[in-house]
Amino acid sequence: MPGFPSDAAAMSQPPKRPARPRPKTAAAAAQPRAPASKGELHPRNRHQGRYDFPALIAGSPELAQFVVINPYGKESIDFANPEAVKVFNRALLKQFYGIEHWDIPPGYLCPPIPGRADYIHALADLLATDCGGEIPRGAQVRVLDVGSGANCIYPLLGQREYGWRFLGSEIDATALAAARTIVQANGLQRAIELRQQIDAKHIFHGLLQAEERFDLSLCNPPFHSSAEEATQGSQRKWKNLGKLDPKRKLPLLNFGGQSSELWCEGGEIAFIRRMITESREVAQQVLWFTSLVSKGGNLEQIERALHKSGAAEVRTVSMSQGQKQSRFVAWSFHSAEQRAAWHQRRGAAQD
Ligand SMILES: C[S@@+](CC[C@H](N)C(=O)[O-])C[C@H]1O[C@@H](n2cnc3c(N)ncnc32)[C@H](O)[C@@H]1O
Repeated sequence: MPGFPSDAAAMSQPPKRPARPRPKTAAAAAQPRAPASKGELHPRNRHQGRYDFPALIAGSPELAQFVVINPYGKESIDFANPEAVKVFNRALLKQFYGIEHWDIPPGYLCPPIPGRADYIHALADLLATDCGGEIPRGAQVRVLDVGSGANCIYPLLGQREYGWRFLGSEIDATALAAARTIVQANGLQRAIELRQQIDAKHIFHGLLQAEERFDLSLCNPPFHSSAEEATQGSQRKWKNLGKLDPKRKLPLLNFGGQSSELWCEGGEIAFIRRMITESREVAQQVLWFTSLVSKGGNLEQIERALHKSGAAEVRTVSMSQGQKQSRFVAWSFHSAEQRAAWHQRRGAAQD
């Protein structure tokens, strides 16, 4: 949803370069110091450094009304304002990815683009490990996005960065309709297909046709275990954000229409465990299964489940976007030789 706090918190930090020494002027001394960045974006991520607001506004004039000067004296937007975050995302997608039309219904998850792009680039690296270091590109590479949301962000970024063809699954009919509108408005119907998962208890089961093959599956799972936990977690994050500016008003939170985006019974552990179990059913149809794990503390249990699953290979990949540390797990039921052969077959079919 727009300005979802954890996403917004991440969004307010990642584009910053590591803190540079400040000139010792009186004005500089009066300004709070920007927090030092803990990590860097992926080297191919287009969002290195600070956002260039004049350039963004030149491409998307509607952004101008939302630009504010933050407590560090820099141009920014109010990440507590859902409309501002939405318009900002629209401007980024237009400037960096040539996405001309992008909108989400009120209350739906508004993704921090740099962090989402990092997962896509790290996935490209994962595929490259089976292809002698070369990233497989083009529409022959097929990717499944589990829970593509109303924003359709991963298919948009993956298609624009690497030309991959996507199938996005979704249980929420409103989200699905919004994502379809984005795809159609940008003329991406051949590159991005969206399909409803009718049974919310299932992930792959009942979704795929027997003849379909995917090089990758990716997922940003609903991570809370109840609507209350989602609300509390969000309020805590907003309060932390609020520390930057005590006068900032916190947004009203309403999980009514889109709660499935943020929580599911058992939280992300249950969701990912179900994904692992069901992945065995479609083990021969998907080369690499992957999922983000939002809570580092959940990793041990998830890795244990993966090692029991019979997967031929299990990996955990760390990513960091500014202050935010994230990670994904990846597993494959194919050996390294089988994966290399899979890519060779696809390459031969392409020639
Ligand atoms: C955290 S949101 C991620 C949305 C988007 N991919 C993003 O990263 O911004 C999780 C999404 O998964 C969807 N979802 C939940 N259970 C699902 C299931 N069993 N199959 C497919 N999608 C599901 C939710 O409706 C929601 O849109």
